Amino acid sequence: MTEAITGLVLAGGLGRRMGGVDKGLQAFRDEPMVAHVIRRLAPQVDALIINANQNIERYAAFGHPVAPDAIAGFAGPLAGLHAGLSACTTPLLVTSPCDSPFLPLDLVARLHAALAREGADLAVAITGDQPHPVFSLVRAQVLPGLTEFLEGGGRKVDLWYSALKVVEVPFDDNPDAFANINTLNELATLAARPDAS
Ligand SMILES: Nc1nc2c(ncn2[C@@H]2O[C@H](COP(=O)(O)OP(=O)(O)OP(=O)(O)O)[C@@H](O)[C@H]2O)c(=O)[nH]1
Ligand SMILES: [Mg+2]
Repeated sequence: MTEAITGLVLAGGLGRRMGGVDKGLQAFRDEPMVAHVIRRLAPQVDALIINANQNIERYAAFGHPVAPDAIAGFAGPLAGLHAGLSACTTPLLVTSPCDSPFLPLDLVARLHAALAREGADLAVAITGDQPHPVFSLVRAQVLPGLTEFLEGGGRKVDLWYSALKVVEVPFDDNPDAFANINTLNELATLAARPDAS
């Protein structure tokens, strides 16, 4: 039997570049951005969790458990991963940010194949030489190490990776899938992009 995988939608940030809005709930082509992410990620996983720190009830209305950060102070995406792993009951967890509405439909299959092949702790998507650490598949057993790292004041993903066996998984055939929306301008431009599906 293959190992079960939980999907974690990272929606716990402050959205400062968008003017301090809750990015996941911003409308993109008539739907909140997070709805696009859920629609593309849910079929790839066995369970879903949403990490959010504001508007918890609005996120809960999507029908999945909502896990707020346990590490205080908006400590970044790793705090979201920590919250997700703490709530996760499967041996594997895969993350996607709430603001990438075109995430690959084969994201999980490709990350999982590489993780299994390499016996890695974490598989991360890359395009060109750019890693996308918010698109990662991790073994749930990394949680104690991550907790220790965060409690010791660690915040940088690269530094945390140095303690893990990491495999990078190229998606150079589909780089547009990782388009990430940080500003209202990007929200409008990408919504109107004719090639984006
Ligand atoms: N749980 C949690 N998630 C975060 C935090 N900061 C960022 N994220 C998430 O990490 C992903 C990438 O972050 P950014 O694109 O920088 O989003 P952001 O921090 O909300 O936006 P900016 O304030 O403009 O940087 C997004 O999915 C965010 O929701 C945080 O402090 N806690
Ligand atoms: Mg940020």
